[in-house]
Amino acid sequence: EGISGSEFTLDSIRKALIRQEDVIVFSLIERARFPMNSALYNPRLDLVPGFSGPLVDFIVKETEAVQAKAGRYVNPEENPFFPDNLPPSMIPNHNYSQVLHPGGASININKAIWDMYLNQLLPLFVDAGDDGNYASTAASDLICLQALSRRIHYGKFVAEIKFRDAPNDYEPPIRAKDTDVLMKLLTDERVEKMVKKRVEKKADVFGQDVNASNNADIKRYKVDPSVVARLYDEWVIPLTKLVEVEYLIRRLD
Ligand SMILES: C=C(O[C@@H]1C=C(C(=O)O)C=C[C@H]1O)C(=O)O
Repeated sequence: EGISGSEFTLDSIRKALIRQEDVIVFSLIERARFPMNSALYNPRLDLVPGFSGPLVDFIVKETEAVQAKAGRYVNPEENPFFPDNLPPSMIPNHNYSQVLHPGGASININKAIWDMYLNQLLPLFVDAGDDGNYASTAASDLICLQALSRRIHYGKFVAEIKFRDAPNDYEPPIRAKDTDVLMKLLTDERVEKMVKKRVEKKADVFGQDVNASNNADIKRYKVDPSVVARLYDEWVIPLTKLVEVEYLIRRLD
């Protein structure tokens, strides 16, 4: 994974997206070990003295602060969920290859990803209930959120390579700020179909209970494969394409 100048092709970017599917499926499987634990997300409980907001906000903010100090957000592939007041990196800067247009740095749709994950996706694949393991559950949520965020914001790299491969096609709708035409240009329905099929299959393979005996005729999934297909169909692919459009519209600034 990671983007280096010589490896920057649509093919290599798509390979990175395929690899990230594994991370997303496994992170959901890990989160499914815990029940809903809704107290974690309750904005009125004030579980941490001196911090107002849900416990999950506290854990994610503090974790992001540590990771920011260690240079996480210097990487153009990473976007924080709480970008305000993040501490600067304290370590010597790694020289990330700067393939993106500078305007791309300002695109961060993590608020939409956060809302989708907590309000729509979580209830689809975790059991109801409360086992009190809030810190572990939140750590698990953050792994899911970061994996989804990285995948969706990869749309910046996808858009950059599509622009470079066909600048004459993209320049007129960019200048006209025609987002509908841009959306049509960047869409590849054949690829989308394959992505959805593949992630459903991955959830099937990675998430089934493995039995030593070979008469396991009833399949029990840790995360329902149809939920993963729906996650991609309704949210991951549309949000990736939204990032692509947002990136392209700024590409000639
Ligand atoms: C990411 C791409 O752009 C679009 C989004 C896709 C996705 O999110 O999986 C797939 C195909 C395209 O419609 C791509 O072309 O690979």
